[in-house]
Amino acid sequence: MRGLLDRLIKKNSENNQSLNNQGREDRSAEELKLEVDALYVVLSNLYGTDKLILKASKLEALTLMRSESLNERVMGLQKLVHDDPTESQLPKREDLPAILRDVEETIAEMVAKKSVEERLNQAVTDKMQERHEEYIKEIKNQIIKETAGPENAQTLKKLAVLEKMNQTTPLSSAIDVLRPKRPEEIVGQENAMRGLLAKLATPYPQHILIYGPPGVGKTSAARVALETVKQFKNASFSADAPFIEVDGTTLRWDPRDVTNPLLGSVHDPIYQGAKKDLAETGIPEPKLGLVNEAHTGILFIDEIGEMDALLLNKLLKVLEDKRVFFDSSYYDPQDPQTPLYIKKIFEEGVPADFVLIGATTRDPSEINPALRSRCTEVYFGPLEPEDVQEIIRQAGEKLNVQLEAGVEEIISDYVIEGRKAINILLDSYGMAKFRERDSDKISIQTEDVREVLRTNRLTPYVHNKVSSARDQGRILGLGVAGFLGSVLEIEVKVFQGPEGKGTIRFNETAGTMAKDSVFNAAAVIRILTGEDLRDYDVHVNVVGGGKIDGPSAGLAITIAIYSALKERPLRQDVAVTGEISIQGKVKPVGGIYEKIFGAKQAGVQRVIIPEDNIDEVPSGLTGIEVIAVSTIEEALRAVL
Ligand SMILES: Nc1ncnc2c1ncn2[C@@H]1O[C@H](COP(=O)(O)OP(=O)(O)OP(=O)(O)O)[C@@H](O)[C@H]1O
Repeated sequence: MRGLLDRLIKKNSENNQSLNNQGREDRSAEELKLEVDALYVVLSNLYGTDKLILKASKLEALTLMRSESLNERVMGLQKLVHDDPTESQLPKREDLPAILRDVEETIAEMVAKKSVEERLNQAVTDKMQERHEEYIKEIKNQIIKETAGPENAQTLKKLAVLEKMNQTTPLSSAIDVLRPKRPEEIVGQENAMRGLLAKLATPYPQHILIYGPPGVGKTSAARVALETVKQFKNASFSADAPFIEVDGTTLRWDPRDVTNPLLGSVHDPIYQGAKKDLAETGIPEPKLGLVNEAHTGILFIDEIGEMDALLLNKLLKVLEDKRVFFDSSYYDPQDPQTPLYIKKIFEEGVPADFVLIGATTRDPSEINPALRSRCTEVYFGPLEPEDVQEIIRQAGEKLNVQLEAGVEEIISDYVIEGRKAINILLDSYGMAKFRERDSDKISIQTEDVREVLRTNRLTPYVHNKVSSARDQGRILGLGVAGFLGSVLEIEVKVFQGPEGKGTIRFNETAGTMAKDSVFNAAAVIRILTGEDLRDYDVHVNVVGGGKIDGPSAGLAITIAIYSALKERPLRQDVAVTGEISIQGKVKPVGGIYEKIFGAKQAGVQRVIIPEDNIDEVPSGLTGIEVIAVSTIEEALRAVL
C-alpha cells in the first residue's frame, strides 16, 4: 500500500511538474483510466474490498464504481473519498485531471492518517499488553502470598536462625535446671522458707518484705513457696496463679506517663502504633501493667529498696485499691465507637489483686516506712560454707556430673553466694566438658575449679586473719555491710612522744563517729592505766582501708591501744564488737547476727559482744563461743 501510495504521489508530482512545464492538463483518456483504476485499488486496500462495496452501496456509488464510463467512475471516487451521497454532478472530461488530483490528495491523507492510526493503535495495544502482563503477575503474587501466608524465603531464613539461637543456650537452660523447685532444695534458709510458706498459706496472705544478702535464694524461695502453697488444700492461690518477677532497679517513674510497665499507661491514640483500628477512630487504649498481670498471684520485686520513690507510692495506692485506674483526656464516654472493654477499663479500672513480695539487700531502716507498714518481714541469712557446699552437691547431681573430692570445699572458700557458687561450678563444668569432650560421663576435678578461680581472678573470701598465736597491738573487729558480716584487722603502734604534745593518727577515710571512738579510747586508757595518750604518738590502722563508720569498733580500738601501750599480747582467734563510752562501759551495736556469722565464717573461736545485745545471738549457735560484756575490764579478760 505504502509503495503504491508513493508511486501515486510520485506520479502526481511528475504530473504537477509536467503541468507546470506545460501550464495545462493534457493527459490521455487511457492514462486517466489507469489512474482511476489505481485509485480504486488503493481504496480497496484501504477499506478492504467488502467494506468498500458496502460503503459504495450506502453512498449510492456502487453503479458508478462498476461503470464503463470514466466520468462516472471518477464521480464514484468523489463520493467514496468525500463520503458524500449527495454528489450528483457528473464531472466534465476537462475537469477530470483536477478532480483526480483532489481525490489523490484526499486518499493520500487518508492513507497517511490510517498509517499513523495504525502505529498509534499498535503502541496502545503493546502498552495494554504490557499492563495486562503486569496485572496478571500482580494477581499471581497476591495468590501466592495468600496461599503461602506472611512468610517468604527471607523471613523463613530469619526464623530458622532465631529458632537455632533459642535451642543453643546451654548456660541459661543450665541455670533453669539448677533453680530449686522444692522447699527442701533451698539450702540454709529453713526458718525463712518456713516463714514464707506460713505467710502465703493462710486464707489472708499478707504482702512480704524479704531482707538478706544477694544470691542466697530469696527469689528462688519466693517462687518455690508459691508453687508449694498452690498444692495446699483450700489454698488462696489457684493452680494457674502467676509469679511475675521484675527488678526494682529498672523500674522508673516516667513523668509523662507514656510508658509504665509496672502500673500500665494510656497512650495518645496517635501513638498506638499497630493498633490502627483504634487510632483512626481516636480512641485511647490503656496498656495494662505488671500489677494486672500479677492479679491473683505474686508480684515479686527484686531490689525493691532501689525503686523510684514516686513509683513506689503509686504502687502502694494499687495495693490499697487492688485495682488500677486509667485516665486519658482522649477518652470520651459518649463516643459510640468506643469498644466495651475500653469503656469498662476507664470506668471500673482493672483488677490488680496480688501479693507483693519485695526483696532487698538493704537494712530495714533504709526501706520506705509506708511500704514496711504494709508488709510482714522475712529475713534470709548469709550462707555458711557448708550451705554453699550443699548447693554445689545438689547442682552436681542435677547436672549429672561427678565432683572430685574437695570441689565443694574449694568453691565455698571463695564465695558466700549461692548464685556465684553455681556460676563457678558451671564454668568448671565447661572446663571438664572441654577436657573430656568425647566422654559421656563428665567429672569435675579440683584443678578445673582452680583454673576457673584463677581466670576469674577470685581470691578466697575469708583471708587468713585468725591464728592461734597471740599478738601485741592487733585485734580482730567486726563489720557488717549489706547483711554480710566480716572480720576487720585493727592494729595499733604506740611510740613515746613529746610530753603532752603527742599525736593520734587514724585512717583518714574513717567516718567521724569511728574517729570519736579513738578519743573515747584515750579517756578509757587513762582510767585504766593512769597514762595520758598525749605523751605518746599513737597510730591506729584498720587494715585494708578505713571504710569503717559508726562507733562499733570503739571497744576493739581501746583494747588494741591498751595492748600496744602495756605490751600485753592479745588472742588472735577472738573478734570484738561494741561501742565504748568514756567511762569504759560497753554499749550495744547493730548487726550482731551478721557479725557473728561473719566471725564464724572467718574461723573465729570467740566473739565478744555487748551485754545489751545478748538477745540477738541466734539460738542453737554452734562452732563459736559468744561472750557478752558490759565493761572494758570484762572485755580485756576475754582477750588477754
Ligand atoms: N539457698 C539456696 N539454696 C539453693 N540454691 C540457691 C540458694 N541460693 C542461691 N541458690 C542458687 O543461686 C541461684 C540464684 O539465686 P536467687 O536468684 O534465688 O538468689 P537471690 O537471693 O534472689 O539473689 P538476688 O537478690 O541477688 O536476686 C538459684 O537459682 C540457685 O541455683
